[in-house]
Amino acid sequence: MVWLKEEIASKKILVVGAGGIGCELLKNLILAGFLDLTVIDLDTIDVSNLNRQFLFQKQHVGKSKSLIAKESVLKLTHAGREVSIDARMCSIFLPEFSVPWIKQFSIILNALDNVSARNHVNRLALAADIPLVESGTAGYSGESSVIKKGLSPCYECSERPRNKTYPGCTIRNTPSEPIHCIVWAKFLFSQLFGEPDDEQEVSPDAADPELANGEAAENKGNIKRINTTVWAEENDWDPKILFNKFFKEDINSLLSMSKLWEKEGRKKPSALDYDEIIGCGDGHATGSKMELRTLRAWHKAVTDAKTRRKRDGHLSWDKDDTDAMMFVAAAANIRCGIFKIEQKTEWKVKEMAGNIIPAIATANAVIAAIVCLQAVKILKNNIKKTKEVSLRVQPASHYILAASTFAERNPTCVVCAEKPTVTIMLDTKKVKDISNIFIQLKKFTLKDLREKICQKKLSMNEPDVEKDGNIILSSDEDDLDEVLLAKTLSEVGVGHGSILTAEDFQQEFKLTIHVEHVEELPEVDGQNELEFRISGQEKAEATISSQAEEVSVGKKRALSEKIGNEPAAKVQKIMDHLDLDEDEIICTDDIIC
Ligand SMILES: Nc1ncnc2c1ncn2[C@@H]1O[C@H](COP(=O)(O)OP(=O)(O)OP(=O)(O)O)[C@@H](O)[C@H]1O
Ligand SMILES: [Zn+2]
Repeated sequence: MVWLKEEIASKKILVVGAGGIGCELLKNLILAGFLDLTVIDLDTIDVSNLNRQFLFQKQHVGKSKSLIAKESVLKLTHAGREVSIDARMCSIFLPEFSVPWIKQFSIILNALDNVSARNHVNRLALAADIPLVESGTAGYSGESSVIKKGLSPCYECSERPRNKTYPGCTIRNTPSEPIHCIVWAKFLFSQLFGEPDDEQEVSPDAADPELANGEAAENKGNIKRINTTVWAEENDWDPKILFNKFFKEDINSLLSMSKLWEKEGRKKPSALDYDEIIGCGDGHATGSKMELRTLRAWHKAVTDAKTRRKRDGHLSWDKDDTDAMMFVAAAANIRCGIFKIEQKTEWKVKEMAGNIIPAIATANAVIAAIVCLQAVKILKNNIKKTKEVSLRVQPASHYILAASTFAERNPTCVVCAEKPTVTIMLDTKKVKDISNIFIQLKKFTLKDLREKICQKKLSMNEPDVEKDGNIILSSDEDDLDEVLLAKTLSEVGVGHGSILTAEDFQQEFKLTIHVEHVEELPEVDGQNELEFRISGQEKAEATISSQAEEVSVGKKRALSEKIGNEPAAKVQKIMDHLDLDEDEIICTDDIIC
């Protein structure tokens, strides 16, 4: 195996991310004999990383993850070994990380924590035709797979869950679970103290499809249209004025939309009044203990956030920002009370608002080990034999590794199909503006095409869009002026039947977009709030858990083995639980050899 040692020592490896998996991985790579690594991470070390990112210690808090990871890993190398680690503190999205730059590497190893960056690296790796090892963990679960152009599905062949979203009218009009109030409170924080975002409206939605024909129109005459951000600033973020607007006037508006409250089992909200809770200055508070407590929390949270907003400018919501969290907890709990929904502790609100799944060091270590083994297997020219590996914990803390050979590629994948194509259905002339209390008619602009379709939905970084050989949207910043971006699609000649070519030069990614003009989009889940729908992007569902499920329960391609030496009865119990047959059990060598 001397040749393999030489292969390992001579190949350049790119590691993207130096967090939970990244730290473990860098350590593994160095100990396995890799000598030429590049590591990119944009972040600094947080105290909360120290429980599982063992290359970092207390004195490193606030310093660059990639640079400290390099420093710590170099201490593990044997004397006399010439190890080169190029550590960069920046985002993989930077234009310098182009396809030609990526081509210098033999393998790319992702150790990221977000879908956008993973999509971006997926495209770079496909365009450069370099094998990519993808990995991720969520609590005790994890997975790793190898992506190779033409051979395996790409990362975007299957749907990856982005943050769960909720229908706007549930959030704005008819919350029924704590999470609905928490999402509303996060939106409210952004509306009051952050950059205004018209997709994060909080006021009652008169365009709710549940409202009967005339009701929304009747209501719109009665409710003054307000830009929440400007209004809050004009009122100097007065906690009492804000309270009465969001928890009294808006709730009364909702109550006036009588159709909403006819649905069986739905509880009507009850509006609150600031003075009534706190007592009108005569010391006789009339609110319940709970109302008084949440109102005081609201008062403090608004005052603290206001001070920050005045000092630092627009704030952005962050689960680790105490002021932001206290605001969200207070606002969410007041709204829960109004809608008779169970209130949550501040800690629980933080967990739900921040979408926090505890990160487990062991899961990261197992997955990082698999990633390293996948890399070795690729260098052994055994890429076709690499497996998709899932890690799960099943009853009573037994770790299960399930592995399967490459799944089928998705022929309609927007990224790795022969000719990536999508159809976009939208009203090219006018669409319903769901962002305001009026049912307004708004045009779909080039800015929407750039930000909502090309960047958000199609994961492009700097898109150029052409129609009939003419550029209608350029990635060049000098060409991106507000006047051009405000033009509607019809103004630049895009209508029913138009064929556009969208291209991202950094990703070397090109996509054909067919435009279909529709006046009314088909409903999904009884909701019709979308401004556009993209088809031709049908993806297989894949989440960490559902993928694991597919491996074990689904087709007979699943192979697994329990780690450790548990008695046969226990193994059988696990197999039963996972619905695995005996012929689906193999030894871990099958995963790694
Ligand atoms: N675009 C990007 N470019 C480079 N590195 C990135 C990019 N996006 C995310 N990362 C890095 O990927 C790493 C992922 O690691 P991990 O999932 O352990 O997250 P974390 O931020 O360290 O922990 P947590 O989110 O649990 O607090 C992070 O260090 C993060 O900075
Ligand atoms: Zn694909």
